[in-house]
Amino acid sequence: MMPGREGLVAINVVVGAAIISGGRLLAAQRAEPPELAGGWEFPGGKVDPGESDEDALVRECHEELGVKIALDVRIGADWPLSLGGVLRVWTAGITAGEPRALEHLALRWLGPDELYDVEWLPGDLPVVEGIRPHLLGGAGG
Ligand SMILES: Nc1nc2c([nH]c(=O)n2[C@H]2C[C@H](O)[C@@H](COP(=O)(O)OP(=O)(O)OP(=O)(O)O)O2)c(=O)[nH]1
Repeated sequence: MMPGREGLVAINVVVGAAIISGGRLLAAQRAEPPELAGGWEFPGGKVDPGESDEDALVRECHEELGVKIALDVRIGADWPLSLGGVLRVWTAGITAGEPRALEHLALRWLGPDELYDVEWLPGDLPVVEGIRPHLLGGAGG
């Protein structure tokens, strides 16, 4: 190990997109692993080594949903995940395509009164409230 680097710990960064269209938020239901399957999340995933958070999020949304997105604003800072690591979330709009559940069990568009109608992964719950102000008049809204 390089001198002086002993205290550094690599943080596992997961990025998530709060995709908004027509005043509604896109939620995606996880298919795996078994302990998370059925829970709802923001489309996204782990940032690859050497990749920026933003590039990772655009890449993941293309892989998972088949859409192109443009990021808008960051919601909060680093949201801690119980499994370790942090979740970083941006609002986003769709610039091309129609979302399909290519890797998820299902997709749902949630209006302002439906934000808690799905069972969010525990780490996502505090983030959801921060998205509400962006639903009306926000990205793609
Ligand atoms: N994508 C996403 N993952 C979340 C959210 N909330 C949350 O706790 N997670 C957790 C679930 C997973 O443990 C981890 C993300 O892993 P992932 O499996 O989606 O990452 P990935 O697409 O890069 O897949 P892999 O390379 O590990 O197979 O973060 C969320 O809103 N979106």
